[in-house]
Amino acid sequence: MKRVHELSDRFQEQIIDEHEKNRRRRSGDAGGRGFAATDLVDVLLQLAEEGDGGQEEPEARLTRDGVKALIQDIIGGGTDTGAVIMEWAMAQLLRHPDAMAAATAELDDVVGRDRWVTERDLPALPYLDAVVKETMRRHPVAPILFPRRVREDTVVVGYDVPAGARVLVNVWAVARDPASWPDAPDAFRPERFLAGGSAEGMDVRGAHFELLPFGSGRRMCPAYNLVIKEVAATLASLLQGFTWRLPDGVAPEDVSMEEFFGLSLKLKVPLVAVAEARLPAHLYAADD
Ligand code: HEM
Repeated sequence: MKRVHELSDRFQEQIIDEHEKNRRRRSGDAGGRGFAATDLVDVLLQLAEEGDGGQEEPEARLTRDGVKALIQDIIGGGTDTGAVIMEWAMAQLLRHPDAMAAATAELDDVVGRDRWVTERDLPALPYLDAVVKETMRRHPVAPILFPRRVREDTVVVGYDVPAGARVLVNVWAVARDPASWPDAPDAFRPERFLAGGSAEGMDVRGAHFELLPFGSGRRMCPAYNLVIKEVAATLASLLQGFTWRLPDGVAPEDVSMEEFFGLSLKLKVPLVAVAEARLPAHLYAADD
């Protein structure tokens, strides 16, 4: 653990050094007229420098260690979460050919096959949105939210919770609780989120406590807006661009849904699928 920490610390120092060098060079090029931040690390370093002016409370000041902690948070939070949720979505769609067909048909109707789907098409793709929500419900990447400490004695649904208690919220269990999800909570049914479905209007942005894949409140995932679009846009491209099938001899019900709980909740057995192009060949040519 100590060695991993040293390695990651060295990596973060290197990122900060590179940015500082670039900063000095670019502000020199601008003849001292200031420096335009081009990425998040630039912004954090700028905030740390401004904090040095001494106007802020010492504990609110961003230090070099604080910048490193934020970089670590973003790398930690953003590294495999998107890939994990994509793998769950594809596994569920391959297990449920009707859902795969419905999502693909929606893409064909709304976008067609003469161009790639883009982020701008997403609001017109309710079934795809429902697939993303249903995947996040069944497979929350972080099944237990970050621990909370209770600030004052309180009572929650008849249970006394004393001040100072550490509370863990199991969003995995909440999202399968038959009391909130009467319509087959263990089944993969994107339709429940569509107009007229039992979960119509329910969202994943922390306002509906039955479904909290990004947590809720001040410590909820700061990247949720980015992630929802990223997952939907990537899934849309995969479904529009390719026909997916399981390897020969593998039936939908053979796809293992066994979970592995490490830093995130992943598929225990990696998904293997076969892709065949379904759009005109020129659309796959790389843009220069
Ligand atoms: C499928 C994708 C993702 C899911 C499901 C997810 C989910 C979560 C959850 C449940 C939390 C804890 C919230 C709480 O306890 O209330 C969290 C925290 C966090 N996430 Fe994400 N996340 C995802 C992707 C990302 C990405 C891409 C980034 C960064 C680019 C990110 C950055 C963070 C950070 C920095 C925190 C800590 C926030 C804090 O402590 O205040 N996450 N995320």
